Amino acid sequence: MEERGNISIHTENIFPIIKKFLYSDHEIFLRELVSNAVDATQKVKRLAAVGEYKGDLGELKVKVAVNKDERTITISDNGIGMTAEEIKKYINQIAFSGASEFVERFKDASGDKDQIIGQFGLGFYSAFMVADRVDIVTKSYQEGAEPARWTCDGSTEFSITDAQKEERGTDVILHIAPDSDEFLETARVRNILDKYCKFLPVPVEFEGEVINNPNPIWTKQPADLTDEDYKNFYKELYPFSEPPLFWIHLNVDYPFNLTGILYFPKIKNDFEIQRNKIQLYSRQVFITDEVKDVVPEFLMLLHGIIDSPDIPLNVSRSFLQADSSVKKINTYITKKVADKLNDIFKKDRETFEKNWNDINVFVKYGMLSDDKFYEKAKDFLLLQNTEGKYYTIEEYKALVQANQTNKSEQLVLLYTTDADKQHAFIEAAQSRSYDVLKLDSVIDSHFIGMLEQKLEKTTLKRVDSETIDKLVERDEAKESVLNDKEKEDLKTAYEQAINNQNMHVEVAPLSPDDAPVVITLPEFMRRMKDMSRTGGGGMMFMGDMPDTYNVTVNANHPLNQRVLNTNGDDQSAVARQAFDLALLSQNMLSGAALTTFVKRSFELMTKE
Ligand SMILES: Nc1ncnc2c1ncn2[C@@H]1O[C@H](COP(=O)(O)OP(=O)(O)OP(=O)(O)O)[C@@H](O)[C@H]1O
Repeated sequence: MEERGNISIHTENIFPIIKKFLYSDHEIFLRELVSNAVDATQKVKRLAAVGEYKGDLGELKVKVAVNKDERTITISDNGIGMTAEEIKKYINQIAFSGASEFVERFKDASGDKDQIIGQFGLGFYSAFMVADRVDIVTKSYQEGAEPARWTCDGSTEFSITDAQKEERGTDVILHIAPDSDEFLETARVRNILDKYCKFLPVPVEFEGEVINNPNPIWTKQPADLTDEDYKNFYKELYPFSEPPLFWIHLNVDYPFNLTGILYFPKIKNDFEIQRNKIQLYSRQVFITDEVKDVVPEFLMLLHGIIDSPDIPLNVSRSFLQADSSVKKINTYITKKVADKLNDIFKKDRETFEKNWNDINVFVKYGMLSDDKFYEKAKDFLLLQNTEGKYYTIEEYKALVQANQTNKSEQLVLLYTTDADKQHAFIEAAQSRSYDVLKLDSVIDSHFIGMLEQKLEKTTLKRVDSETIDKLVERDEAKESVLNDKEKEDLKTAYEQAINNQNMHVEVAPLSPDDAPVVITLPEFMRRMKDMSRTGGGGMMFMGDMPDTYNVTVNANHPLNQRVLNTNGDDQSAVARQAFDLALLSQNMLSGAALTTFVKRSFELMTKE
């Protein structure tokens, strides 16, 4: 038998167009052909299961072989095979019409062209991206079927002839084109197989070795798996990472089909947050590690695998975002993650607290970016105070309510971003039995703003943003031992001694036990500057402004009596000394200022 024919498609010579389109992603031909081979073996298995195929199934597998001398790559399977008629139907019509449809749809697309490439399975036709001739030698599973050979050089002409083939199945032989020599290198082929075929459900053999794990754990039932299984799989995926904190096994059939495992990685530091660590599969075929539109943004910090045949891969990004199953998948994953965290929190709070440092960024990020997640997470979000104790929001409110409600009925939550630097202020707060929270991760400046918005009648203040009396303002007015004239003199004395426009001096009656001079950076100013630094809120110009501090001089401190009672240089030296000590307690004194301070200290000590 020899038959020649023309493949009826609308566009003549689609090959050069496709080749151009898929320029950067030629390697996917192997994914497509190996997937077809896997499909063929699964089909014959199904036929056997329903009694349609009565022969011996044998050991179902796919083989990939490179012959450098003959310049071929052969993909063989012992699957369902094809008759000559089926070749005409499936290859000539379906495969080629799929390819021409692709060209029709995307030849004018400009913007998102690159994004669809690599995700769009061109199927069998993708072979012509690397081959200038393709042969198919195949024998159908059907009893008495004659083997057939199909040959085509990528043009619209093909030929079908008789062939020799004993075993059921299909060999696809690619005659590699001169510009695709790289695919004749076994290392390159192994690499591609490793990337796309690692978890295909049927053994794939290359150079005498099975290169895949056909039964990855996400396809199994959670009840059949141990913690070790999950940890080992993580190691298989990310050989160089530290063990994960915990994981979630995703498994849903309706209204969409999705399986997978998401891991919470151990984050070493805030700067090492890694994205693109979730791999997207479709029926165990690797598709991409760009899951941006499938997984909510904040969950991109997780690692692992999602396998869903319901994610449309042949559409553009913007379409994907609007796709209803993608939206449902998003919601489902968010809910599962929140439920899992809640579960650990409820069942094992100790573990939850132990891991809080690693997961807090991720939980806060989620709360900031997704209202639904916020609603769930607000019950297990933990706040840590300077003593290292953890509280939920409700627990914390109950703890501080009595002592930290101000005269306008606002609950004031105090926090520190650096317990070491702000030690003097923390100590002052503790002396009033105030509690201080530690909010020191990169995300906390945004998180603080969100808490204020969500929690009613609640303000957050950094512990060094005001003098202790003003942090939680009460009605009781403090008596000052100085009269107005003395206060004015004291203010002038300090202003002259400090001599810096960015230091706003003010005299206030604090307790005699409080420090004589306190330097604070107002909460509002600091937040504006933080925002401009992180690029939000249109406050860019503020980033360049110098910090403006409030210098509060304690009218009731005995040292300030002494400042008032001295004159000239002596007065200036004592005031400056008190101011420098305030700077020093906040780690703000350095360089020449520090040297001057040390010299002055010795002089003052010598004088006494
Ligand atoms: N190794 C094979 N064994 C048996 N049939 C095959 C084989 N490869 C391809 N086919 C047949 O050719 C058809 C067309 O293949 P092609 O890869 O172009 O499209 P597809 O697999 O249907 O879809 P996709 O675009 O997702 O790959 C297949 O549906 C299948 O019937």
